[in-house]
Amino acid sequence: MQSRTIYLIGPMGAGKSTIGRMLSRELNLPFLDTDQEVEDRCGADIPWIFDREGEDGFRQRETFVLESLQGAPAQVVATGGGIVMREKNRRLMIASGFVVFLQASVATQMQRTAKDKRRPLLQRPDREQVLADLYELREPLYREAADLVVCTDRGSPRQVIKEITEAVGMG
Ligand SMILES: Nc1ncnc2c1ncn2[C@@H]1O[C@H](COP(=O)(O)OP(=O)(O)OP(=O)(O)O)[C@@H](O)[C@H]1O
Ligand SMILES: O=C(O)C1=C[C@@H](O)[C@@H](O)[C@H](O)C1
Ligand SMILES: [Mg+2]
Repeated sequence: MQSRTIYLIGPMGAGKSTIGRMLSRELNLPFLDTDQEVEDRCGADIPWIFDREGEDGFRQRETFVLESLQGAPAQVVATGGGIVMREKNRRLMIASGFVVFLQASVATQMQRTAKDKRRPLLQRPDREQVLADLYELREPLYREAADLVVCTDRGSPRQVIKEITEAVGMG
């Protein structure tokens, strides 16, 4: 039985939500997506929260979710792409689980977020530049928090899951 929570971090389109849900089934653990949890608790969607409360308000809500997970039974947690921006969030994840950085190139992120209407930071014509700038800023923070780094550019979600389960000794 996997005894520690597994946190998936990484940029938009890395596959945190997709792989997280599949991994939770594989390990027979509950699944939580912080983006979904923030929306459920607030009763509004992410674009609405960004609009009314700004990115800061959204980040505060992410922190509340992570705080409430401390001490909870092991689960698989998919996070939002910017969760590492707060040092407190990085500390909360490192202290309470095994952190996996799902890596994806900007080209991959572009492909996987192409039709997206729900990610407020990408609703601009210079989407590629935004993704590149965010990645440059955030990559050191993903690495700082990570116990394991898995590249998702090639290979199926299944292969990514295999790498993770092997690393946590469940493969
Ligand atoms: N390893 C993969 N190979 C191919 N497609 C993938 C892979 N992982 C995810 N995808 C696809 O990429 C898209 C985005 O994935 P997903 O929503 O899981 O990303 P995310 O990391 O949760 O992003 P966000 O940070 O915005 O929540 C989905 O359509 C998903 O099917
Ligand atoms: O990269 C980001 O900052 C974000 C990623 C998404 O998962 C959401 O958390 C939100 O759209 C912000
Ligand atoms: Mg997601």
